[in-house]
Amino acid sequence: MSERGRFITFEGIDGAGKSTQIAATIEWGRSRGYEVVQSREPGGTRLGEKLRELLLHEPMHLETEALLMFAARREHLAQVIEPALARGAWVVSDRFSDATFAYQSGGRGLSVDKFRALEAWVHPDLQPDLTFLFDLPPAIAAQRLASGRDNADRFEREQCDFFERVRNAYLQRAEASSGRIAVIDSARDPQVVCADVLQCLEARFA
Ligand SMILES: Nc1ncnc2c1ncn2[C@@H]1O[C@H](COP(=O)(O)OP(=O)(O)O)[C@@H](O)[C@H]1O
Ligand SMILES: Cc1cn([C@H]2C[C@H](O)[C@@H](COP(=O)(O)OP(=O)(O)O)O2)c(=O)[nH]c1=O
Repeated sequence: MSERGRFITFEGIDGAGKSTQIAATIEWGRSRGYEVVQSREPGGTRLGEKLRELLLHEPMHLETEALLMFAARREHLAQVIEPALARGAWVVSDRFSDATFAYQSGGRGLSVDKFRALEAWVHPDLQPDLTFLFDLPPAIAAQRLASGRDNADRFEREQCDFFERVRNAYLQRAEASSGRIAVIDSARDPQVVCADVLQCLEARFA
């Protein structure tokens, strides 16, 4: 039986630079001969992508939003993450449960206990092996996103104070799980940020 693969997740407020850095991580894994599966949340499966469309654009109750995030995640785990890890592949996901703690608890203000219960239900024995948290002030992230704001989704339309709360919730979670979550200062040049990411991968997995 092949060794279990690694599960790496990317987190941060909208515009933090996750997408820019994911490609380098995938290249790093493939250059070492691993099968690397790229995925995202909400999404990653046929059903998950349909739920993503609703989550990003359809008005809904805050608890419906939270439950649909975990429903999409359940499907993602069953169809993509768990089979890939079991066959020895690496999974690189643009967001996972830390995003729900940050956005739906930190940002929206729902009780963190609800998410602990959902996490214990949906993935009691699985956490990412490594999570990159791209951290930067919301005002800078907003500037970076400014050019593409014409058809902003339900989250991108939120104001700076919402993203401050999301950022703080992410940082609190990183403090509580410092062995798993690497906080990367994302306010620097992309090449400098990328060097940090690669150094972290080398230190953890080489
Ligand atoms: N370190 C950086 N410095 C300046 N601009 C950046 C940096 N990283 C990403 N960007 C730009 O900011 C925007 C948002 O980056 P992106 O990677 O799409 O963020 P995310 O996926 O976290 O929402 C893009 O236009 C991208 O080119
Ligand atoms: C996974 C997840 C995402 N989200 C939000 C964060 C983002 O605003 C949005 C979509 O994430 P993302 O794919 O990072 O957006 P983009 O590609 O436009 O940068 O969903 C939550 O609120 N909770 C969650 O659990």
